[in-house]
Amino acid sequence: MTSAASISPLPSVGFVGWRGMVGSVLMQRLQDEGDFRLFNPVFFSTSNAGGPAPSFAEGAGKLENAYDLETLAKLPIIVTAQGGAYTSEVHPKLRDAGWDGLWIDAASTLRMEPESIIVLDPVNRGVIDAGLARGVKDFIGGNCTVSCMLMGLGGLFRNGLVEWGTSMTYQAASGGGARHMRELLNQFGALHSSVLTHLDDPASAILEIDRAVLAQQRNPELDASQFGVPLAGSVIPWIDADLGNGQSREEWKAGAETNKILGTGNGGRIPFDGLCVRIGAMRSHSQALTLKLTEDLPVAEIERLIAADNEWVKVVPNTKDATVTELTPVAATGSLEIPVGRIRKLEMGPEYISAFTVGDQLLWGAAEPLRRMLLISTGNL
Ligand SMILES: NC(=O)C1=CN([C@@H]2O[C@H](COP(=O)(O)OP(=O)(O)OC[C@H]3O[C@@H](n4cnc5c(N)ncnc54)[C@H](OP(=O)(O)O)[C@@H]3O)[C@@H](O)[C@H]2O)C=CC1
Ligand SMILES: N[C@@H](CC(=O)OP(=O)(O)O)C(=O)O
Repeated sequence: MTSAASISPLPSVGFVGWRGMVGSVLMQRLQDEGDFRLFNPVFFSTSNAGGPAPSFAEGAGKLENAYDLETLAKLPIIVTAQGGAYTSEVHPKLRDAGWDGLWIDAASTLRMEPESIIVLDPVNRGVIDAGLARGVKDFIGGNCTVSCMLMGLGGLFRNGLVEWGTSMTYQAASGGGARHMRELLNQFGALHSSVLTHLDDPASAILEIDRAVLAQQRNPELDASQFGVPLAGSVIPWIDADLGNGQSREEWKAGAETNKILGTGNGGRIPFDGLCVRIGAMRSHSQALTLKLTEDLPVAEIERLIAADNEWVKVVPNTKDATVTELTPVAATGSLEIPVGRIRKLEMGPEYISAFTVGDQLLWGAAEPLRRMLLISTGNL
């Protein structure tokens, strides 16, 4: 049996939040890549301490109590996808008690702390390595939209070619969590059921179908408890908290986190802002970008720089056929590939370009940067 106290040449790694949506994707990636051979996993639970640890990690024993500071403090590395409330409750207590292990976290709570690093190693490996060397202990996954955008457009940002940018997002239901995904599907189902007989009759009037759908969307009985308003057949142009200045917290993160990941510092800050919109996709976020470049580059050179930045980005030719088949949430979901397309010069001038990118927000948007940070911190990447 492996427990926090057992002796082994491999580092022990505590996993909290492993059965949630982000945690499950992380566990799947660790299994797919055979990473569990690299450390001794110790699984924690906030709800089932003493229960059996997951069967995919051989001999992992029983679940430890995720609030037991003594057990947590024995571990050199803790990876959590449990959520911000857990981080706020446990992280300060562990640090106050003198724990100096590595904390790798999916939640946004610690992202903008001066002593934390937002991890996205294909983009900021240098920042991560320098942080490890100077003793930084908190490594936090970035906002899903920001991480997916930088994985796609890193080639322009990292070459100092972006003067400013704006993103208009199309964010999937999964960004809200598992219950939001279920609610979206139930809403689609309720809308469909309300017009089933009309749909079966090819002669039925489309405006009558439309009226019935709208009546169902406005029906107070339609379950919209997660999103607050219907999402199926609609969009919600506000994500996360209202900052009171007209901006949503999700929109604020775009500028704040992009610059922190890139390590632009005060002098080199890249203005980055836009509108964040929830749409009825399942788990891949899309975004339309307008970038003002620092110079007038040919489109072919822009595409080359984007494609050369990392092994996951894929430039999609700016044609109708390629776009509709390769540049959608349906095409991107379940893959680490980040397609980027619709790259063209805009009428505003030769330095203004458009781009559209899509990414699985549970992979590069959440689990994958954490998995890779765990490998980096254990000397395996
Ligand atoms: N959702 C997203 O797209 C993204 C989320 N994040 C961050 O990751 C963190 C976790 O998010 P997410 O994975 O969506 O959270 P979930 O709600 O899916 O899971 C969080 C915890 O809820 C508990 N839980 C209770 N009931 C269930 C159930 N039926 N099935 C599974 N788990 C259950 C589990 O804890 P226990 O086992 O202890 O009971 C689990 O670890 C948040 O901080 C979020 O901000 C970051 C990027 C993207
Ligand atoms: N806010 C994101 C999901 C998320 O969890 O983001 P963050 O990790 O920044 O709180 C969305 O709704 O799509």
